[in-house]
Amino acid sequence: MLQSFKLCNLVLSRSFSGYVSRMRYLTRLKEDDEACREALKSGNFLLYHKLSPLLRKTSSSIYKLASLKTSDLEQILEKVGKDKLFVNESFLLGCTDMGEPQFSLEVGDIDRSALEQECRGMFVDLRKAFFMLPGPESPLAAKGQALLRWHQTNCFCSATGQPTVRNQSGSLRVCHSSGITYYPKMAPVVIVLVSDGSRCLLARQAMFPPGMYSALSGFCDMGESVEEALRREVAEEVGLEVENLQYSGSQHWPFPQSSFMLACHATVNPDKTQVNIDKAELEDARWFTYEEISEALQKPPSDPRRDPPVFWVPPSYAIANQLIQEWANQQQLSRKLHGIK
Ligand SMILES: NC(=O)c1ccc[n+]([C@@H]2O[C@H](COP(=O)([O-])OP(=O)(O)OC[C@H]3O[C@@H](n4cnc5c(N)ncnc54)[C@H](O)[C@@H]3O)[C@@H](O)[C@H]2O)c1
Ligand SMILES: [Mg+2]
Repeated sequence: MLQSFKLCNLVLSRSFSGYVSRMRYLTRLKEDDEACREALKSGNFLLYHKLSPLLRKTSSSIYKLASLKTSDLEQILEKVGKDKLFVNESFLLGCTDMGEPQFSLEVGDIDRSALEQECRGMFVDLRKAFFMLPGPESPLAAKGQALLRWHQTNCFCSATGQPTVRNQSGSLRVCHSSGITYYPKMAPVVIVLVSDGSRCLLARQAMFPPGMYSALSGFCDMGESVEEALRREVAEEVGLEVENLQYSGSQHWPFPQSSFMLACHATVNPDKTQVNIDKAELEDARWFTYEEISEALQKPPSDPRRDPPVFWVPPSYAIANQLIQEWANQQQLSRKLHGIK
C-alpha cells in the first residue's frame, strides 16, 4: 500500500508541475489515514501552547515560526515526559514548496517554560505574533491556530451530543451515532472601502485600539450574496447606499473564530455622503482625505500605552490595509493624470 503510494507520488511529480503534485499529495493525505500517519514520520510541526504559536529568533534577530522535524519533536516530547506517540494528535496544515507535509500540534497540557527551553523559542499570543512575523508566515500561523480551535470546539455532535471522531489529517470529524460529518468552518465577512471619489470612509468600533480606523465590515447573513451583505452592512452601519462594487481580494482571518474576509471597493454618490452612524456598532465613522490616508499608511501603528491616540490604519497583514493602499494608489494615479500634486 505504502509502496504504491510512494510510486504514485513519484509518477505524479514527474507528470505534473510542482504545485499540482503538491496539491494532489495533500488531497491524498486528507483522505487516506494510513498515508497521513506515514507523512507524520517526515513532517514539519508548528507547536501551539493554548493556541499561542511557538516563535524562534533567528541569527539575524528576526522572529520566525519554529518548525520542528519529527525526530526533534519526538526527542523534545520525551524530555518533557510526554509519549512520542503524541505526535499523532497533530493536524495537517499543508506542505512546503519542497513537498514536506506541515502539521500543527496543541501542547497546552505540557509545562510551557520547559517546552520553551527545550525548543529554544517562545509561545506568543497570535495578535502579537502577527506584528513580529515576516509577512508570508502570518497566514500559516493563523491557519494552524484556526484548525486547532475548530477541533477543540467541535468534539461533540450538535444533533446527538455524542463525541465526534477526527480523521488522521484533521480535515473532518464524524459522529458515528448520527453519521453526520463535520468540516472545519469559516464565517463569511464582507469588508468594504467606500469612496466618494476623493475621500474614503473609515470607521472605528469602541473596542479598537485608540486612534485606529478601518474599512466597514460585517458578517454575511444566511442566504445572502456578497453584494447583498455589503450593501446591507453599509446601510446599517453608516446609513449610505453604495454602488459600483468591485472585488479586491480575500483573506482568512482567525478572529474572533475564523472569518473568511471578502474585500471590495464601492462608491457613493458624491452628493449623498452624510453619514448616519449606528452607535450600537460603531464609535465613529469619518471621511478621510488622500493626504490623511497617505500619511497614515507611511507611519507604523501607534503604541497606545505610549503615544496619544492619533489616526492610524490597520497593519499590512490585515486585508483592510490592502484596500486602503489600493484606494491611495488609485487616487495618486488620478491626481497625476489631473496634474494635482
Ligand atoms: N482582516 C481585516 O482587515 C479585518 C478588518 C475588519 C474586521 N475584521 C474582522 O471581521 C469581523 C466582523 O466584522 P464586524 O465586527 O464589523 O461585524 P458586524 O458588523 O457584523 O458586527 C459584529 C456582530 O455581528 C454579530 N454576528 C453575526 N454573525 C456572527 C458570527 N458568525 N460570528 C460573530 N458575530 C456575529 C454579533 O452580534 C457581533 O457582535 C470582526 O470580528 C473582525 O475580526 C477583519
Ligand atoms: Mg461591522
